[in-house]
Amino acid sequence: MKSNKRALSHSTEREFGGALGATLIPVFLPLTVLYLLSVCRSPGASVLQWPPPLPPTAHLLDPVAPVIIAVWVALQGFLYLLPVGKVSEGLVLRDGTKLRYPINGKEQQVCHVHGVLLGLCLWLGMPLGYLFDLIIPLAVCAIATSYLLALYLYIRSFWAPNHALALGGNTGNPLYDFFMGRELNPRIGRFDLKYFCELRPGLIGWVVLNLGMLMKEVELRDSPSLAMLLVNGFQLLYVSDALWNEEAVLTTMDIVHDGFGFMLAFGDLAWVPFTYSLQAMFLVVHPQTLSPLAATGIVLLNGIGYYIFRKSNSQKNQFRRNPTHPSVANLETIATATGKRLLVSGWWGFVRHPNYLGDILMALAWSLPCGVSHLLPYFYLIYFTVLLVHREDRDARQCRAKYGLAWDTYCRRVPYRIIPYVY
Ligand SMILES: NC(=O)C1=CN([C@@H]2O[C@H](COP(=O)(O)OP(=O)(O)OC[C@H]3O[C@@H](n4cnc5c(N)ncnc54)[C@H](OP(=O)(O)O)[C@@H]3O)[C@@H](O)[C@H]2O)C=CC1
Ligand SMILES: CC(C)CCC[C@@H](C)[C@H]1CC=C2C3=C(CC[C@@]21C)[C@@]1(C)CC[C@H](O)C(C)(C)[C@@H]1CC3
Repeated sequence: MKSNKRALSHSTEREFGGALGATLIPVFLPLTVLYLLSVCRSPGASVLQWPPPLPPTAHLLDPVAPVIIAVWVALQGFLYLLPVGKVSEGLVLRDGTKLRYPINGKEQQVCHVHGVLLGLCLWLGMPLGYLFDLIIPLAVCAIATSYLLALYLYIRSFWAPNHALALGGNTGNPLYDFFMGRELNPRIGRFDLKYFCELRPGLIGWVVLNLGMLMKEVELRDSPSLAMLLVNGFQLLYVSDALWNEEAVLTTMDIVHDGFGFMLAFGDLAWVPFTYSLQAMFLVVHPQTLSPLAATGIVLLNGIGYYIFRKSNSQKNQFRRNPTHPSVANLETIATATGKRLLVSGWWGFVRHPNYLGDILMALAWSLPCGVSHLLPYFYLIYFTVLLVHREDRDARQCRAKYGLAWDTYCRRVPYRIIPYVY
C-alpha cells in the first residue's frame, strides 16, 4: 500500500471538481436519475415543476426488481464468457504487457441468444411493458449495485500491484479515489470487470428498456407510434454499432486511462440504461405525431451523425492499430516524440473530435421525435454536450502531456475542437 502511494504520488491533478465534486456527484447523480424518471412519468413532464413529482418511498422498492437485475447481469456475464469469437489485445500497459479481451459482441451466437430470448419473451406474451411500471425500483437496484460494485473495487484495489493502478485515481483522498477508481483494469480471473460493464449489462439493458416502453405503448394504444419506432431504431443502431465495433472500445479513454470506480460503475450500470431511455419513456406518457416529412428529416440527421461518428472512429482505430493499412496510409500526419503520429488530414484534420460531432448530431435526432413542447427529452442532448465538452478538455490535457509541442502544432493545424467554425 505504502509503495503504491509513493510511486503514484505525482497524480495530484484533480478532475470533476476535485474532492468536493467527487463527494457530491455520487449523491446528486443517483437522485437525478430518480427525479428524471419520476418527472418523465408525470403528466406535466416539466423538469421545473414545484413541488417535484417524487415517488412515495413505498414505490421505490419492489422485490421483483433485484431478481430481474441479478438474472440480467448473470445472463450478460454468461454471454461475455461464451468461448466464441476472437480474443483481442488491449494497448500496452505501463508494465509493458497487454491484456487479452474476448471480442464476441457481434458474434452470431451472442446476437442470436439476445434475439431468441427477446423473441421468446414476446411470443410467450411476457409483459415487457411491465418494465415501464417497474422502472423506478429497477433504477434503485441498479444504483445500489453500482455503489456495492464501486465499494468492492475500491477495497480490492489495495491488493493490486503498483503498475495496475490508474494514474488519475490515486491521490490518497479516499472519496476522490473511490469516485475516480484506483485500479485500471480490475479482473476476476479472465473476467474484466470494466470492459464487461462498459458494453454489456447497461448498454444492452438500455435497448431492452426501450423495447419495454414500446410494448407499453402497444398495450396502451394498440400499436407503436412512428416517433417510438424512430427512437427505438436509432438507439438500437447505436448499441448494435458499439457491440459490432467492440474492439474499438479497447482504445477509448475509459479503458486506457480511467480507473474503474464509482463514476464508471454508476455511469455504466445506472446512468446509461435509465437516463438514455428517457425519450422512449417520455413517448409512452406524452405521445407525439410526426409528419412523414419531419420523420424523413430526422432519419437523415441521424444518418449523417452516424456516418461521421462511425467513419471518424474507425479511421482513428485503424490508424492506431495499423498505420500502414491502405485506408489510412496516405493520410497526412505529424510525428511526436513518443514515436506515435497524429493524423492531421482526413476526419481528424476536419476538427479535433469529429466522432463527438457525429455523436451530438445523433443525440439531437433522438430528441426531435419527442417534439419541442418539453425540455425533458432534450436532457440527453444537453448532458451529453456538456459531457463531451468536458471530455474533450480532459483528453486535450492528457494529449498535451503526452505529445507536448507536437500536440500544439496539431491544435494550430486543426483549430476547432468539435464543431467547425463554432467550437
Ligand atoms: N454515448 C455516450 O454516452 C458516450 C459516447 N462517447 C463516444 O465514444 C467515442 C470514443 O470517445 P473517447 O474515448 O472520448 O475518445 P476518442 O475516441 O476521441 O479518443 C481520443 C484519443 O484519440 C487519440 N487522438 C486524438 N487526436 C488524434 C489524431 N489527430 N490522430 C490520431 N489519434 C488521435 C488520442 O489518443 P492516443 O494518441 O493515445 O491514441 C486521444 O487521447 C466517441 O465517439 C464519443 O463520442 C464517449 C463518451 C460517452
Ligand atoms: C455519470 C458520470 C458523471 C458520467 C458517466 C459517463 C459514462 C456514462 C460514459 C463514459 C464513456 C462512455 C462510453 C459509452 C457509454 C457511456 C459512457 C460509459 C459507450 C460505450 C457508448 C457506445 C459507444 O459506441 C462507445 C464509443 C462504445 C461508448 C464508449 C464510451
